[in-house]
Amino acid sequence: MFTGFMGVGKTTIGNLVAKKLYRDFIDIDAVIAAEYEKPITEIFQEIGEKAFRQREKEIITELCHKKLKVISVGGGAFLQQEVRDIAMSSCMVFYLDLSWGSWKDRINLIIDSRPVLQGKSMEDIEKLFYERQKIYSQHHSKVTMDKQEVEEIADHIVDSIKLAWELYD
Ligand SMILES: Nc1ncnc2c1ncn2[C@@H]1O[C@H](COP(=O)(O)OP(=O)(O)O)[C@@H](O)[C@H]1O
Ligand SMILES: O=C(O)C1=C[C@@H](OP(=O)(O)O)[C@@H](O)[C@H](O)C1
Ligand SMILES: [Mg+2]
Repeated sequence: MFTGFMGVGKTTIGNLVAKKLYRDFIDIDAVIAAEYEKPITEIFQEIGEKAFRQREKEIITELCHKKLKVISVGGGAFLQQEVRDIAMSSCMVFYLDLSWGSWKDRINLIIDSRPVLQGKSMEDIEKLFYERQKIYSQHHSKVTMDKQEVEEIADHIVDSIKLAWELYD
């Protein structure tokens, strides 16, 4: 499972790692968007963040137990203690970490599709970025995303998963 702040690349890396391991990829946001037949921004407007978090938790709880899947959660999923607990006990949790300096250059790529960021100043977003770091402290492996291409990062993660499988054999 991949966790970390919005825009760090969880969906991109999760998809790539799943392909490299010949496993199915599940993006929790995509599951929710498919269920409501709407993008996440509209779901937030319609049902509000609280109801979104509830559904997010239910779906993660249901899908976390499925074996042989690669899962990316939204960056707010780990706000919920129950999600952190279930993820840590059922999955191998990778925390994708990116510095604020690199992250802020990516804002234009994501602002339109991330309701949590909309209407906030860069100072507010920076504050949220640092506040959120503590929720990602529960993980099994931390991957630093700065100065690396996605292919390189995905290969590194695939190698560490294969090594963990060998160790558990
Ligand atoms: N390592 C990277 N370098 C540059 N851009 C990236 C990288 N990883 C992801 N992106 C881009 O950043 C945006 C957010 O990526 P995404 O995978 O959706 O992040 P998340 O799921 O963590 O929110 C996308 O436009 C994606 O193409
Ligand atoms: O951090 C958050 O609160 C959110 C992150 C988003 O996912 P990504 O982390 O994939 O952008 C998405 O779940 C929603 O917009 C809320
Ligand atoms: Mg994502």
